[in-house]
Amino acid sequence: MTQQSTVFVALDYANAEAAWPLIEQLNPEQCGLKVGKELFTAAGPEFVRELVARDFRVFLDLKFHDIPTTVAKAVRAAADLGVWMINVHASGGRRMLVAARDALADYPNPPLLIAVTVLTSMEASDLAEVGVQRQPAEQVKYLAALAQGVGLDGVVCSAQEAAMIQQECGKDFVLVTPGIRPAGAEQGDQRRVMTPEEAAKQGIQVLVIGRPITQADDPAAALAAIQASLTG
Ligand SMILES: O=c1ccn([C@@H]2O[C@H](COP(=O)(O)O)[C@@H](O)[C@H]2O)c(=O)[nH]1
Repeated sequence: MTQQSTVFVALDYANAEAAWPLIEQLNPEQCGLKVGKELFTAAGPEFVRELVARDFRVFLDLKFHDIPTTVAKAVRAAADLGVWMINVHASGGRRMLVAARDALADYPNPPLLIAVTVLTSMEASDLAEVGVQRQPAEQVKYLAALAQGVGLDGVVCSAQEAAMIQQECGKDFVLVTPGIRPAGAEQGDQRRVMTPEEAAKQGIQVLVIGRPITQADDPAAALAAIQASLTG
């Protein structure tokens, strides 16, 4: 059976005050919230704790990428906030991924630990410029195998790679896909994109959607329309 997709709204706002009007209109049973670098840097851990206290599943998207010891400590600090999911960059390497995994070993209810493969804003020419000659899909497959081998729960990739990763890693491996764009929406800096309807048909567990919601005239209505399209 195809898994149901949950929309996580990327709260890419400058500060908590800017984010609250949308959050106040959301139901924690219907969507999750993603807090990324901009909002976390501005609003801090207290803001995240408040979202958790309101029963939202929070994806703390800080994409840790550092030496193993530093990442392990950051992972524990993030887990202590009670969030539902955290992430690290797979390209930090095996020892970093193992350190991140081991950092959560003694948590009774650890957050999901996910590895970023190839950012959805990147295409082949971007990879080549940083010395990676593989096509994005090949590099995603390579890094997903590394992450799964280490025992992580899933990966961030684009929806375009979902079917391939499901085949390689199985359907229980959690896929988190940004780069979701309703038909006609601006692509912006994203390069590997897919519509919410197509992504949901593939049984992707987490659809991350930011600007098509947050920059709409009525963000709550934009989210509702996207969610209706997933089941339609
Ligand atoms: O590969 C990645 C990893 C993370 N993101 C994050 O997702 C959202 C996408 O926002 P949109 O406005 O829908 O483009 C954003 O917070 C990114 O930091 C990603 O896009 N790609």
